[in-house]
Amino acid sequence: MNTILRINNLTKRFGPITAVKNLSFTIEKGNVYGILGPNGSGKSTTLGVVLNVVNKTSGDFQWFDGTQSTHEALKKVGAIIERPNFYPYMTAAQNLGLVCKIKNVSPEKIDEKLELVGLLDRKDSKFRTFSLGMKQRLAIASALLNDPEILILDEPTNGLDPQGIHQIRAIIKKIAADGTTILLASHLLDEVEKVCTHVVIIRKGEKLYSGPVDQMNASFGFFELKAADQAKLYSLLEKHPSFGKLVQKEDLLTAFLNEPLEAEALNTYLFENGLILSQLVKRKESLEEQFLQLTNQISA
Ligand SMILES: Nc1ncnc2c1ncn2[C@@H]1O[C@H](COP(=O)(O)OP(=O)(O)OP(=O)(O)O)[C@@H](O)[C@H]1O
Repeated sequence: MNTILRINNLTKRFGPITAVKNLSFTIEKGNVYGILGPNGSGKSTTLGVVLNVVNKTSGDFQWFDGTQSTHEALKKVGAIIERPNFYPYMTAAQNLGLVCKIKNVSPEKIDEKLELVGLLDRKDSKFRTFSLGMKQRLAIASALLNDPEILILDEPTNGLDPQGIHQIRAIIKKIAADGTTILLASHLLDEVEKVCTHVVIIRKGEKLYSGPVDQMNASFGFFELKAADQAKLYSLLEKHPSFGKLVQKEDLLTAFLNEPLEAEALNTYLFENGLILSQLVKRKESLEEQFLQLTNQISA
């Protein structure tokens, strides 16, 4: 069984606010998933529901093959959804020792996990002496003590400096490379692009896209075109099977492709139909432009 989590038509309302609306997606073993969306889009609420700390309004979710109770299944899930909180006067190793007792895990795991997050040489330092990045890395080590099937992180790099961000992202990739499935919530496209293999994009609690990160960027691009006879240009492109949406803004026509087409072929087609272009540029949207278009923050 390769399915780790299946969410079906999940809805969560807080009074008049619908934080999560009819959300469905599936998490398969071995991938790194990002739930990507602007602030307030329902990411934390979704994680809270599947981790049993927020009650759903409707819909359902199923961990693993669905044969265990959520409570049992969550023993195989490592999650950090709040700011890391340990005893400040205890050392990193002592804090993890306590977690081992609570989770009923052998303390032998402590050094292995501290090594993984680059804190083995600081195992005897008190938690209160740690930087925010180190605290976050200790939280990751703690969540991994029982070798969970999946690690869940909510905005794992929030508040960190560039070096701290880099360290956390490198650790996430290392954990994923060791075979642990990862689900992280982030409002940073760049983070999802760098770390995740799959993405679920949400806005106002609704899913806009889900699938592999590289397929999100698999659009065929678009042409920016100008010609003296704009009306003729528009009508020739309308008739051409390779084009989808056409957007005319002042004298610039942006023509989006729905299949591959080279600039040379387009130029030949227009010329043979009696149209001379004064501008022809072929471009491809960056992932960021696609994300902003999807979340409607710029007009297409
Ligand atoms: N306990 C709550 N009571 C009332 N409304 C809530 C509660 N928790 C979340 N919300 C609302 O639900 C919506 C989604 O919030 P949520 O925290 O899930 O979004 P998010 O995508 O994680 O955003 P952020 O990155 O800012 O945390 C927001 O409108 C928020 O105000």
